This record gives sequence, C-alpha cells and structure tokens, in this order.
Amino acid sequence: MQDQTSPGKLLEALRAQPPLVHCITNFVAMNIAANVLLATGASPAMVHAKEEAGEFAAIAGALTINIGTLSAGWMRGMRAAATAARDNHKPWVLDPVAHYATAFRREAVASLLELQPTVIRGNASEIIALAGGASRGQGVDSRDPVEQAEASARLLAETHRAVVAVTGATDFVTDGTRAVRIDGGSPWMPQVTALGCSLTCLVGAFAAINPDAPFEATIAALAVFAVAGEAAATEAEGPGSFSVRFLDSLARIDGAFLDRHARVRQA
Ligand SMILES: Nc1ncnc2c1ncn2[C@@H]1O[C@H](COP(=O)(O)OP(=O)(O)O)[C@@H](O)[C@H]1O
Ligand SMILES: Cc1ncsc1CCOP(=O)(O)O
Ligand SMILES: [Mg+2]
Repeated sequence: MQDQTSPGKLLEALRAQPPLVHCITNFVAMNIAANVLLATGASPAMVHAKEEAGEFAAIAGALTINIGTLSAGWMRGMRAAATAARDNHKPWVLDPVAHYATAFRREAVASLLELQPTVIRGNASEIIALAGGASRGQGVDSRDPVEQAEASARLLAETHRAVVAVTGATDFVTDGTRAVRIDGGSPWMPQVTALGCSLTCLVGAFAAINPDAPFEATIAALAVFAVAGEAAATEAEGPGSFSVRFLDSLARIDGAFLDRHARVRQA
C-alpha cells in the first residue's frame, strides 16, 4: 500500500478537507500567502489583533506566526494565539524573519519559542543565528548556504523538540533524529518577496491535516513548493511572470504528479 504520508497523499487529503489556517503574517506577505494557500487548496485567515487572535487560533486547524513586520501590539496577539494553539493542541509554525537584525526581534522570537512551536521554518541565515551561530543574513535575505545551517537545524530541533525546516537551493528538514533534503524550486523564488513567508503558511496547512506527523507534513509543503516552483520556472521569463505561473502551478499539480516529481532524499 502506498505510503499514506507521502507528499502526494497529503496534498490529496488537504484538498479533500481544506484546513482553516490562522496566519499571523507580515504586511508584505499577507496577499501572496493567502493566494498560495487558496491555490493549493487550503483556507487562509489573516488575523492578528490581540483582541481576537487567541479565540481565532482555537477554532483554526493550525496557526502560523511570522515576525516580518512586528509591533508591540502584534506581539500581544502572537502570544495570545500561540498560547491558545498550545493549550488546544493545535500545531503552530514559527517563521523568525530576520530575528538576528534587532533586539526587538530577538526578544520576540525568544518569547515565542517558550510557547513550543511545532515547526520552525526559516532561511539558512535565520536558522544559523537562531542556534547561536554567526550568520551573514542581510535584512530578511539569507546570505548563507543551507548546507552550513544543517547542524544548527538539528540542534534547534533537539533543543525545542520541534521540526526545523531550512529552505534555500536545497531544503533541509529534520526532527532532530530523521532528516531529508529536498531538491527543486527555482532561483527566481528568492527574488519574489514573501514566498518563504507563504511557505510557512503552507507548512501550517499540511500540519493542520496531519497534526500527528509534523515531520511528514513539513516535507509535503516543501515538496509542493519545490515541484510547483520547478514547473513554473519552465514557463516564466523573470520574477514577475514566475510569481503568476507559480500560483497556477500550485493549483494545477495533483497528488500523483507531486509524488512522481518530488525529489526528497534521506540526509
Ligand atoms: N536558489 C534557489 N533555488 C531553488 N529554490 C530556492 C532557492 N532559494 C530559495 N528557494 C525556494 O524558495 C522558497 C522560499 O525559501 P527562502 O527564499 O529560503 O525563504 P525566505 O524567503 O524566508 O528567505 C523555498 O521553497 C525554497 O526552497
Ligand atoms: C521584505 C520584508 N520585510 C519585512 S517582512 C518581508 C517579507 C519577507 O519575506 P520572505 O521571508 O518570504 O523573503
Ligand atoms: Mg523569510
């Protein structure tokens, strides 16, 4: 019997019962992240107010928190939502955007890590710095190769008992014990702002339909981006047309295509 947690099977399960994904994400990413979730088959809701974020997290299938355009009020909403997700046993995903850049961001991420994210998704510079290493990140952009972040990812996974996904030319995912690398995507992807943020939301969508296997759920989300990104790049002429083709590819691929084209190998 085919593996029921293959990326293709999980994509089919997601489309059969579209999960409600509570996304607390930055102003830059809100629109494309919502469109990425809709194109893939999930149901996004961008809700960040401190007055309702906790209540909303309790009714969603999963929560994602991205600190890209952080403020003190948003921080209160983030903590309320992460507390509610934890208390209601809902998976939640942390995207520590450029946390190395300011004390404000570092304090925010330290505070959110105390609320036990299920998955941490970041680029190589963010993951290296989160594990205490010296990274070369510039603003929100990575300047480090994924290979140099793999040990940091393993350390973070063990320390925080979370799945850690490091994305880049070849993605790396670990739960501290198991680890895989995922090839694919396109060099145009880092040239389209907020695709990483959008991927964090898609990780949430897959975790919502597979809460007991966040490692496999994370792999599925990254495999969708890798296969859809590779397909879109064959039709694109630059980052602008890529971003349009990418949404079409997300909507077009099905489970069989995903399992046939995903390149996931044991690390
Ligand atoms: N050079 C590359 N080649 C192929 N895919 C890439 C490349 N850089 C990033 N990606 C893909 O782009 C998506 C966003 O990841 P990334 O750019 O690392 O995140 P962030 O936007 O948070 O920095 C991921 O699916 C990743 O695999
Ligand atoms: C440009 C920018 N500034 C604050 S958040 C953001 C988007 C970052 O998106 P990603 O992490 O996916 O590159
Ligand atoms: Mg990012």
